[in-house]
Amino acid sequence: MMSFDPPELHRGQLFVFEGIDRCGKSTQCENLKSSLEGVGRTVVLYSFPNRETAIGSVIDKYLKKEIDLPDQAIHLLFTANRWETMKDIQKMLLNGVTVIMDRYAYSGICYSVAKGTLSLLWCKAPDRGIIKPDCIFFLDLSPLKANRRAGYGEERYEVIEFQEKVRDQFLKIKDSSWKVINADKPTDDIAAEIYDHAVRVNNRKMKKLWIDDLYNTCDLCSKP
Ligand SMILES: Nc1ncnc2c1ncn2[C@@H]1O[C@H](COP(=O)(O)OP(=O)(O)O)[C@@H](O)[C@H]1O
Ligand SMILES: Cc1cn([C@H]2C[C@H](O)[C@@H](COP(=O)(O)OP(=O)(O)O)O2)c(=O)[nH]c1=O
Repeated sequence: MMSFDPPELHRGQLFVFEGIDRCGKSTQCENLKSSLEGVGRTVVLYSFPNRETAIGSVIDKYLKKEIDLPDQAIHLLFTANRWETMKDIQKMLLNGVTVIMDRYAYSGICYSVAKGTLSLLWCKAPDRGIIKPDCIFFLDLSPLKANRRAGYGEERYEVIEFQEKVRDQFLKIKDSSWKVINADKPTDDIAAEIYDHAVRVNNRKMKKLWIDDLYNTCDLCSKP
């Protein structure tokens, strides 16, 4: 039978994983990718920050404490690092590819706001208009337990007290659309819970993040 659905409704879905450092995001991104590939989907995984780009290399130096930057400047670089990939991601989604993101704009605002120098409103503004995820998995784990897993390295934010503040921010900004996962469980149990939820996420019109529904069409170049 002929379908009259707009092509957007046959697009791939955008799944986002969020949480503090070491909560298990990368592990679960890979698990979901292979499970979805196992049922025939084409899946691409992105991680933010993407340290491979010119902007990403500055972020990498900042995280490794090789350079210092004002809080505003590094925040805007993390955002620019997402914007520089957005057209590619939009194209993939419209071509039916499922996209999984290891961190997204929610990390952007929670890590910056946790510093105590920037407001939530200020931090949200530059990410306004990037593609809205179809599903956000928040892997919730206490920083103490995360630290016990593999131990933090030397990077800038890998400090338990700071991670507590980041987690508090995540808990503050999450809404009922987020799927909160208790990340203090065996990896396979978490993977099963995520997969069960992921396959039940419905396809909708592609939208922009943090823009009123009334004006929301996902042409990345058009206003508002
Ligand atoms: N559910 C889990 N239970 C115990 N250890 C885990 C679990 N998930 C991941 N790990 C381990 O914790 C460490 C951090 O996991 P990773 O997926 O890299 O986290 P993130 O991407 O959030 O930093 C790794 O050594 C990983 O093998
Ligand atoms: C994407 C993003 C990450 N971050 C932080 C979170 C991490 O501490 C750090 C590096 O991210 P990442 O490489 O994902 O760290 P991990 O694998 O330990 O979770 O950058 C921001 O501060 N803002 C952002 O927009």
